[in-house]
Amino acid sequence: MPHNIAVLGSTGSIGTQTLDIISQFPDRFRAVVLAAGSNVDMLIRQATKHRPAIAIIADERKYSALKEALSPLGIETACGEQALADAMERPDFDTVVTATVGYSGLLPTIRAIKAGKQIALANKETLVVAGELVTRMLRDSASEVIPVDSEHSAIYQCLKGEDTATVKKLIITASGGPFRTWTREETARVTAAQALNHPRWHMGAKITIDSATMLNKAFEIIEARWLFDVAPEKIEAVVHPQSIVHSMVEFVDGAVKAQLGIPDMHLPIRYALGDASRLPSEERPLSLSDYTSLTFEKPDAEKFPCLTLAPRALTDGGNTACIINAANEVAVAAFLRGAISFHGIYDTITDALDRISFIPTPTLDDYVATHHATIEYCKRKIEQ
Ligand SMILES: NC(=O)C1=CN([C@@H]2O[C@H](COP(=O)(O)OP(=O)(O)OC[C@H]3O[C@@H](n4cnc5c(N)ncnc54)[C@H](OP(=O)(O)O)[C@@H]3O)[C@@H](O)[C@H]2O)C=CC1
Ligand SMILES: CC(=O)[C@@H](O)[C@H](O)COP(=O)(O)O
Ligand SMILES: [Mn+2]
Repeated sequence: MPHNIAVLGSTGSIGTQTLDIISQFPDRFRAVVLAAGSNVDMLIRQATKHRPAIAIIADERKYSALKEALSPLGIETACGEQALADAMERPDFDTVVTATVGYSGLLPTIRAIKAGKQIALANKETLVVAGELVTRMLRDSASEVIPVDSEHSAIYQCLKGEDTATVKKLIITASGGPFRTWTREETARVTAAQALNHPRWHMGAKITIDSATMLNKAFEIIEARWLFDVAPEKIEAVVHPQSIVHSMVEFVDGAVKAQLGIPDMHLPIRYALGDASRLPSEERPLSLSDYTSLTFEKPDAEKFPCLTLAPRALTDGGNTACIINAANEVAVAAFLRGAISFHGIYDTITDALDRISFIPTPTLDDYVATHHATIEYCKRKIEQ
């Protein structure tokens, strides 16, 4: 029996690579739910090829095109963010790949947890926004999360078979992004095109900008804190420009385990879809002799102040990281359209942290309200 899978964000970077894996193992995997934001043409092509039970488009303006194309094929269609979240309760799939971008991943993931689905988690923002709540819900659910984010997949692989009480430190590697060797003064004037030019990974625009500011690494520290239930002071980032060592775990006896591989997301996606098992790969293998050196350096929080937002979010707790995420979503979109500078991204986030009310023990409704209040505040501020 194939493993039935829902792919949320099927038209994106992780979503399309997930469908590659599903195509490579037709006896093992079947795409039952495909969901996208607004790229209706690609969603129609994907549904025509994969024949899911249902295809969902969040953008309601694109619904008639979707329905017209897929109804003759007997494929159910739906639209809107509510329909996408409701689909998480369908009984015809067991695993969901959460590959939408930003806050949009939170509510469908919560519904999937309530429905006891297996979760291949790419959408790190789910744990950034509401990590404490989501991990609490996971404890009372049949759901299990297998990380897709490359660093967290590496740590998950290193921890397999280990006693978590023996973990001394999680060491998350960072490429350093396109501006690793630039001065703070030089990064003041960077363009969106320069920031989108990631040296190692081909990813969606939002995470690529997060890598350039290194907020991606701050998010990954927060993600690791909740995924692995490790105290924040035991999680550190190290810059490794080659992106071959995907992360490491140091144990109390001094041993350090690492997972290595070429920078290609097919591996962590395949590992998560296969329930943490080793399925054969079609990518080129890692050949260490191709690399004259693998280097490591300390991250520079003066050059990349977004790195300071991880300790701030984890020390202050409550809705702090939710505010950071929402402000960043507005700021990244504004930077991409040329409305603010690269440094303006960090400034937008810290301004929102000063202005939006702190809630020490937020409920789900509080997170939702914080997200929308921050989005509104930052949009107004940038438009002024
Ligand atoms: N790309 C990578 O290598 C990695 C990504 N991640 C994480 O994975 C997630 C996805 O990243 P990535 O694939 O790069 O992003 P992309 O921008 O490439 O893709 C985003 C996907 O989400 C869909 N989408 C956007 N908004 C909504 C919405 N409101 N409702 C439903 N679907 C929506 C898009 O649809 P459409 O295009 O049709 O509008 C698209 O399918 C992010 O959280 C990112 O941090 C983590 C590690 C690595
Ligand atoms: C592929 C992946 O997991 C990304 O999150 C990647 O880590 C981004 O690169 P940075 O290390 O530059 O943030
Ligand atoms: Mn990552």
